[in-house]
Amino acid sequence: MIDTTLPLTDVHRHLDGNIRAQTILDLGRQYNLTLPAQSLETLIPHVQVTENEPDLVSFLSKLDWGVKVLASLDACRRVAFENIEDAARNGLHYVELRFSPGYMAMTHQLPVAGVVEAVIAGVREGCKTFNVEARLIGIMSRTFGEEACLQELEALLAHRDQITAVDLAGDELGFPGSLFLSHFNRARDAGWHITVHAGEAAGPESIWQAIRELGAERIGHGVKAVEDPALMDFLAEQRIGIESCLTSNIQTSTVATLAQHPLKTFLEHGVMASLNTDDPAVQGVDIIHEYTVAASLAGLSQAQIRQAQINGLEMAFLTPAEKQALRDKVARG
Ligand SMILES: O=c1[nH]cnc2c1ncn2[C@@H]1O[C@H](CO)[C@@H](O)[C@H]1O
Ligand SMILES: [Zn+2]
Repeated sequence: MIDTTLPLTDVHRHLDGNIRAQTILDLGRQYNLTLPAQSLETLIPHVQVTENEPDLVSFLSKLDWGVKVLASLDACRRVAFENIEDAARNGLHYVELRFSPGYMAMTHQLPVAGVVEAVIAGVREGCKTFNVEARLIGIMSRTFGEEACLQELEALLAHRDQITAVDLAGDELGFPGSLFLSHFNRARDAGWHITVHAGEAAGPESIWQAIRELGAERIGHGVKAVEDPALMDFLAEQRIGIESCLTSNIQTSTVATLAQHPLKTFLEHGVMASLNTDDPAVQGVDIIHEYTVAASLAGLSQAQIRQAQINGLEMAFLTPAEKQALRDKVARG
């Protein structure tokens, strides 16, 4: 259950993994694009995971239609705005939306910095309209290599004050974190927070690498940490936040069943782990499902679910005063 007296957060949510199927249809029509299906019902299997995928890379291909319809900067602004509307509808008080500007720009060769600007504009407008608090995390999509990531970094740096953190996402096995040392040196110099997808497809060494070499303060997924007792102790002692995404981990075949998911073990071990969605529209779930269905199937007690909710705000890339302001706002009702 969600504790309605506490802020509800989602700190691991891909804006470009949360493009509504209806919007894909609308944009396809608006820009005269050929889609794999013409109705919502027949489009769903192309843009949503309907049964678990064999691995991460197969799962990730389900995000492709969402970005293929981004034929203009206005389309980017629209999906950013709708992301905040979706967050508000799900009762989220605070979201950290992450997006890969190069991935969004790729199909229609949009200017990458222009995409960053359009996302910022859509999110800002959404926050005003729907009374949601949001921060933006820039993603470098490792799947497209070091050079493409450098382009994303430059585009994000052009709007550095509106970006809170950077992340590395995509094909973790094919493109290890060691390829991106210089990217993260520059990101840290820019004063950004750092979170990295690690220990999802690769093992605990990938998490150590993200922390020690890339400067990660938080880890996306981090499921494989459970295989390394020294790492578990380190995560707990250093208060490195683990952004858990239960349903996502099942759909990518990272974890076989929710009952085997390590989130419960993380919480028992005092690791600061939280519940998040990942790619809600692609997964066909939202944060309410993660709290009310997935968390109990993963064996979390009511107290652990509440702890995960507290951790979500605790690990947020906000100042202590900003966190307190959110707690006060929600407590006032
Ligand atoms: O669960 C995930 N693991 C790793 N990378 C992901 C996941 N979901 C989305 N992306 C990646 O994030 C970028 C878009 O925001 C894309 O690179 C997409 O492949
Ligand atoms: Zn993710």
